[in-house]
Amino acid sequence: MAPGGLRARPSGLLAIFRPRRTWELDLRPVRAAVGAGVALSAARACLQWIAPVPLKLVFDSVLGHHPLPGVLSWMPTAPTPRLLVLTGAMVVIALLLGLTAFGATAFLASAGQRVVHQLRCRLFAHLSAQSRSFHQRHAQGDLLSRLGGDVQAMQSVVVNVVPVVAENTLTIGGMVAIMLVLDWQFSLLALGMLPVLVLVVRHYLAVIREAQREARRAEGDAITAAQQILTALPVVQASGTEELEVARYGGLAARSLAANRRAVVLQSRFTPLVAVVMTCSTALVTLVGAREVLAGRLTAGDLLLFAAYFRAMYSPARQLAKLAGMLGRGQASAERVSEMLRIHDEVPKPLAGRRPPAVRGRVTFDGVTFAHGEGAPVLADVRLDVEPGERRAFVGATGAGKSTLLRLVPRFADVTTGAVRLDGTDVRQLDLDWLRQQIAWVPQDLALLRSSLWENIVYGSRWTSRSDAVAAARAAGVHEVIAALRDGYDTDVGEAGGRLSGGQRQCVALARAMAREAPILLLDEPTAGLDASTRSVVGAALDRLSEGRTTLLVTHHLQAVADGYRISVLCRGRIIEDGTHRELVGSATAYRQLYLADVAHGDDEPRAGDAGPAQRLSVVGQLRAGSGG
Ligand SMILES: Nc1ncnc2c1ncn2[C@@H]1O[C@H](COP(=O)(O)OP(=O)(O)OP(=O)(O)O)[C@@H](O)[C@H]1O
Repeated sequence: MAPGGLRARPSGLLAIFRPRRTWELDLRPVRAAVGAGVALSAARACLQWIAPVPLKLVFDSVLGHHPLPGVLSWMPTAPTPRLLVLTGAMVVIALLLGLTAFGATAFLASAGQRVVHQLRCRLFAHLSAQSRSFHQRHAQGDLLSRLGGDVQAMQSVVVNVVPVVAENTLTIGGMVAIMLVLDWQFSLLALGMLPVLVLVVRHYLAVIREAQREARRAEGDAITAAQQILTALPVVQASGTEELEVARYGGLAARSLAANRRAVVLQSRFTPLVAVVMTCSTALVTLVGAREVLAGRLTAGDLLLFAAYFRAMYSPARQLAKLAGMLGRGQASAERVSEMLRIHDEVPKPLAGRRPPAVRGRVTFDGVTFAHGEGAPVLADVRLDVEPGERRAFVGATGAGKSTLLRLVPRFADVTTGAVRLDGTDVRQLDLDWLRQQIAWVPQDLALLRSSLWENIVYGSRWTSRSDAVAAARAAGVHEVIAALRDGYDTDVGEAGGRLSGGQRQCVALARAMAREAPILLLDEPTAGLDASTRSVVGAALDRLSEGRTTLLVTHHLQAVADGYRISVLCRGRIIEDGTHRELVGSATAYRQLYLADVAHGDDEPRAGDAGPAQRLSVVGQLRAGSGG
């Protein structure tokens, strides 16, 4: 997945100083908490600056004989009371340091959690808004791993690393300034190793991030494979390829393990390296500083102050070294989340989409051509008017473009050229939510939500109660099928409705379509794969459901639409024949062939002289009569 079009990202430490741009974090809702956290961090920085001063004064003006600075002339002159004041100050400063540390961390960490939580919700909303073609291109497992593991990794950084950085930036800045004022030459020497440290930190953060990037990619691939294997488990088990799939998953998981181990090895090299650089610096400061004290150019207290500042300055580097793995993983994850957020493959919503007060239900395909991306057209110049309340069936060979044509009506995809119109208005000018409210969609195999059966029936409708669901099922004529289930309407349908049979799922889909009370009905092979008796129940339900509604039905079962439907025959994306069964079966070549093939291979036993349209009509009629619809 190439991060095409992503703008260049700042690398290393810079990346966490520019969280809004790089990490897609919106800090506006947490301005107050961030402000409080930064203010407390600033207070803590000031306290850090003065924390070593009492000890310096003890050395210089209690143990030694240097006079106190003018601002401290109020202090007792006797050594013991002065010592008490100075040690008391040490304790008070330590307490205040603790309090400000607690406050700053609490504010910044909770702001971080909230911001990342919002990012997670935004990412989910973004993914939900993407078109079907986006979801066909991206593996679900990979998307889930971005939504779960990657956002979690970002949260760890924002909660653990950002407060450390925020707190120490001010501390270091102030300390460098104070050191330079006290003795700039010595300060430059003491800080001489700082660039080396920055280079080491940058280098290691970059390589650790690269290793983490690979680890996150491998984890995404492993989750994708697991999800695909579990989804297709019946096929895998039936094919006896479990071991093969387990090995495939193991290989991907091992790739993730190897990348993670590489990151850990890098991390474990990095921490001691930082310690070595720091020890060298400390040795240098002690060496030069002690010589300065001996030469009388610095007091012992000054050296102590320098040493304390020096230690305080290097502590963020030490902490970051410890957090480098987390930071690298967070950065790699932020890139993956950002990559998703920058893809915009949503069905475009008009700014002020129209919401007509009433719908008649005329659906017009006005010179519709459609191609998937840059591919060859799947539909070519389709022209068709479906009158309000009309029943229209689309038939044709596999891959002719029937389902695609249906999908253009609720704008699951948009036409390449031409227009789909509802009551004369281009569907792209209508409010998208309003448009979809006008349509009940019954796909071939509806994936149900994991909840009770009745909740699935009222899902997406204006009805909310169990009794509403029962009423809808009764109206659709599928109540008996549902009531016959052991738990009836309270049946837990299982993952994607997997605990129901195909026919039962289809009955739920039809009851749901009934509950939606939409004027337009789109049915994509609603009777495919059903046995003759279930098909008759579903067929009867379809008759009730399509009563008074504009109905567009895709089917391979031509006998079921011979009565009551106008029929369009699609071939390679074009409507080649159009009319009623009676009109077509006598004259139209393609339809006649399809019809005869259906009769010959259908579930219904072919009868002598079956090719006659009148006879077939009566067979369909008998079928329906038998269903009691
Ligand atoms: N996401 C996609 N990307 C590229 N091509 C696609 C995509 N989805 C479908 N197609 C192609 O579009 C063509 C029309 O598919 P469609 O599902 O509309 O056919 P159909 O007539 O409904 O077939 P069937 O009767 O088998 O369901 C097919 O050739 C199919 O391979």
